[in-house]
Amino acid sequence: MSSSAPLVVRLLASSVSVASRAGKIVRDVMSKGELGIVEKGKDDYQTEADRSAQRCIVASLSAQYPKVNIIGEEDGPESESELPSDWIISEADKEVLSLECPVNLHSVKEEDIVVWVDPLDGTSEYTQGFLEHVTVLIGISVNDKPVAGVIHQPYYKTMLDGEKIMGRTIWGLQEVGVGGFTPAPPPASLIITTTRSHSNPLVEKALQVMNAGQIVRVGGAGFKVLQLLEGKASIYVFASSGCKKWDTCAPEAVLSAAGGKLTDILGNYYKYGGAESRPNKTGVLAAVNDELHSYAVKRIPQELKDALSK
Ligand SMILES: Nc1ncnc2c1ncn2[C@@H]1O[C@H](COP(=O)(O)O)[C@@H](O)[C@H]1OP(=O)(O)O
Ligand SMILES: [Mg+2]
Ligand SMILES: [Mg+2]
Ligand SMILES: [Mg+2]
Repeated sequence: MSSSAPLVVRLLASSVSVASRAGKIVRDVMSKGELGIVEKGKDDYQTEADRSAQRCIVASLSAQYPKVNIIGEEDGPESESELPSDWIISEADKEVLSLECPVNLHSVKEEDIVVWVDPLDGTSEYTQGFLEHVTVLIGISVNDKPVAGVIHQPYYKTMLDGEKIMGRTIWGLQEVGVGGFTPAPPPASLIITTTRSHSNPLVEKALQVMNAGQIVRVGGAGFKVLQLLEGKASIYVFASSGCKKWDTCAPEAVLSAAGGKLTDILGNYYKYGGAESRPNKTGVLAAVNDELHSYAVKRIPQELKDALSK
């Protein structure tokens, strides 16, 4: 692909195109019905869709951006088999390519970028048939900070001229905003979104103290941030260490481009450099705006913050 657009914009445009291809792989594995489930740890699974979608994304991006550090969730022994040629995507989304790059990102070089790939976020939900919770996440960080990201929903349905179209891709770019859908205003009352498959007593304690009118339990970090952007919830709380950098990089980039904020439950930003530890040890706290975010940070009791920081 040749384009005169600055690197971050080109990489985002390529990520939009490849996320959509990876989403098709996720659907194809499910339609075939051979999920090839591997248990990586407690409540921690990987399927053929996770493995194949990651190979598609990493091979496509590293072919075009060889010096970018790409870190995927499903790293393991490289598969011997060759990649199908139609898994290597070199297209780049035209709308994204035409975006104005923020001035501070103009001269970013490949060596300055770390891309965090979650080829399938919401694997538990995928294996249990909650397919609309599944997303493909590609987060682009520069100097530790998520500056751009893609959240693709393989199972989002749209009707166009009587025909069903599967999949939708939402992107965010610092200072530019979000695309692929129109964000909705937050709900009138306090609605919290949280995990449906990785709860524990600390997670529940953090929910109790929020004094929310409703709790929406859905899978995946990507889908929960979409709940915020779609006006279905206003705060996302997960007081546990299960999420990793690939779960939050793209969601944080998209949410912050829309005016929201994602941190740990102490209110501190995570860093996304390649040498950072993978687990988000001190949990996740995200909100549609700064005001609701600080409300939530203040509500979390100190002993809960201490318990996660240990
Ligand atoms: N205990 C855990 N072990 C492994 N992954 C976890 C754990 N908790 C959360 N995650 C990851 O964070 C995402 C959001 O968590 P939750 O849905 O529980 O709120 C999960 O979909 C999963 O990502 P993935 O599905 O990509 O492995
Ligand atoms: Mg996983
Ligand atoms: Mg994930
Ligand atoms: Mg995953």
